Amino acid sequence: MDAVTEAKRNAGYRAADLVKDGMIVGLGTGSTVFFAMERLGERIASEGIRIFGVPTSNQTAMRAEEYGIPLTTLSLHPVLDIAIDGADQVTPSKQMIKGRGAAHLREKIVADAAKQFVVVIDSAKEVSVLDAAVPIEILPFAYGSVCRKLASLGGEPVMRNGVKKDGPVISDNGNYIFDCAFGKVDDPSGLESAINAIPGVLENGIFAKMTEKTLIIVGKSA
Ligand SMILES: O=C[C@H](O)[C@H](O)[C@H](O)COP(=O)(O)O
Repeated sequence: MDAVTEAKRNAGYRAADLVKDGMIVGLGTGSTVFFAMERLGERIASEGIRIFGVPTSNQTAMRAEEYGIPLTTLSLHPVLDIAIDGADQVTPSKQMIKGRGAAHLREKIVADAAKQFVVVIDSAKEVSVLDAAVPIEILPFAYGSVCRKLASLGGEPVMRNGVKKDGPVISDNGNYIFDCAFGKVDDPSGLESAINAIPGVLENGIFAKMTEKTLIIVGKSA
């Protein structure tokens, strides 16, 4: 296992060890949180902890089945004890960009519903200022007018295309994903609000409004 993968596993396992018997757990999407889920599966089998997960993507729901993590829904459990997720960039003030895997719409809903938001990363994700392109989920009907407004905010929206599929990536919710570069983001919370105020935007990947309940775990490699 290479050093980055080892760091991701270390972060994921440490997050999974924060979960207590009886908790309802938001399950994020991505390679780092899958290590947390692997460990949760082990703890269910070895310690007999009884937990339920709320998945943020179809891929996470499938992984949960594989690891033996029982699932529930946000309708049955609108308040979660903890949510565990990865991120693409994280600042020292715990603001972040997410959405490399196009799951940020459900990820933000689940994180918002959780009492504690635990973010698992390797040190390559730590930055002083956010500057990655911001993933934005857009209703297909509205993408033309949304892109015009994103440009007026200073962004450069680029449609995310499939890898083994021609044309746009379609999210788990049936929408388009655009990656929108804004350069250095000096006011993440303001930009998060401004993007979401455009009619037709479902959600963007800046997470800047839940820093108080956020715990960042940076994984270590041996
Ligand atoms: O949509 C995907 C998510 O926001 C992921 O949590 C994020 O991209 C981090 O993924 P990974 O842990 O694979 O780097």
